[in-house]
Amino acid sequence: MSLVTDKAKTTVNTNMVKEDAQKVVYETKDLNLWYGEGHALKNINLAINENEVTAIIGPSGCGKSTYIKTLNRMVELVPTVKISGEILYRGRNILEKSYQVEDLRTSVGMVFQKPNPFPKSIYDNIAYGPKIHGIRDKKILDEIVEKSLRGAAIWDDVKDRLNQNAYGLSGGQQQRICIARALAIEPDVILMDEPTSALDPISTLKVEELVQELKKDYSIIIVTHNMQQAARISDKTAFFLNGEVIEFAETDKIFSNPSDKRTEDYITGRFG
Ligand SMILES: Nc1ncnc2c1ncn2[C@@H]1O[C@H](COP(=O)(O)OP(=O)(O)OP(=O)(O)O)[C@@H](O)[C@H]1O
Repeated sequence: MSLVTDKAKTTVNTNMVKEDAQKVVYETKDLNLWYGEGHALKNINLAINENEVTAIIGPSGCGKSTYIKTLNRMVELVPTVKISGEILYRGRNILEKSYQVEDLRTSVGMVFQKPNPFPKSIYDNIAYGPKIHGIRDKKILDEIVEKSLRGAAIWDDVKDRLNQNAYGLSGGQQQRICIARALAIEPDVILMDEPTSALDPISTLKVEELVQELKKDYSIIIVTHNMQQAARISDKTAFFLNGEVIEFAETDKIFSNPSDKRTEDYITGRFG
């Protein structure tokens, strides 16, 4: 089955980026979202490719977090939320009633703004997800823990203290534990909501390098306030403003030759 949709092959509106061969992992079509009366997302049309880093940028309150939380349906936890449109994940509309949210959660991992390890050992933080999915064999769990910690570039820091509480690690290390925890379920996509905003510059750099490394195996969507970060690590960038996507393009283009004056004003610091 080809996962490349017709929409992905041709530019159909200003929010779509022309693609030839790359597979689309997520496609949002005319996505609207309201918190009560508040219209937080307006006609979002975006196609997100696999094995790329897609950055979501824009001023505070423009809908970045809301958008990323629609992709794993976490936003539904807010009781006043109403959604219309479609979110196709690997070609299936995840907003359909028949779509099991549990299936989505096994394919889509999420890393949050503040590192949020469980108050458990480093080992148990990583083994938690696989155990929930029924893996009990200690040898297999050991392998998953090592592979995930290596994948998150934190193995060497923690291999001699796997039984210590994850709270004893630095903020940057904790965030990499959270990334390892996301990797342990072998996701297809990793959503990151400002994953470095609570980190110091060195830890930020490590997480940025890691994101670049991870895109070989995963598709990554990252919300960031930090435009330099988006420019450094992403392949595509979507600029959100007041709940709309103003421009979605190759990151180089967004930062060197944006099509929309509002994008230019934002990236040059004239507002936001
Ligand atoms: N749980 C909620 N209930 C009601 N309104 C909400 C809720 N969460 C977000 N909003 C509103 O939706 C809009 C978009 O918020 P969102 O958090 O998605 O923006 P953001 O771009 O991620 O902002 P920031 O960069 O400050 O995190 C804002 O007007 C916000 O006040």
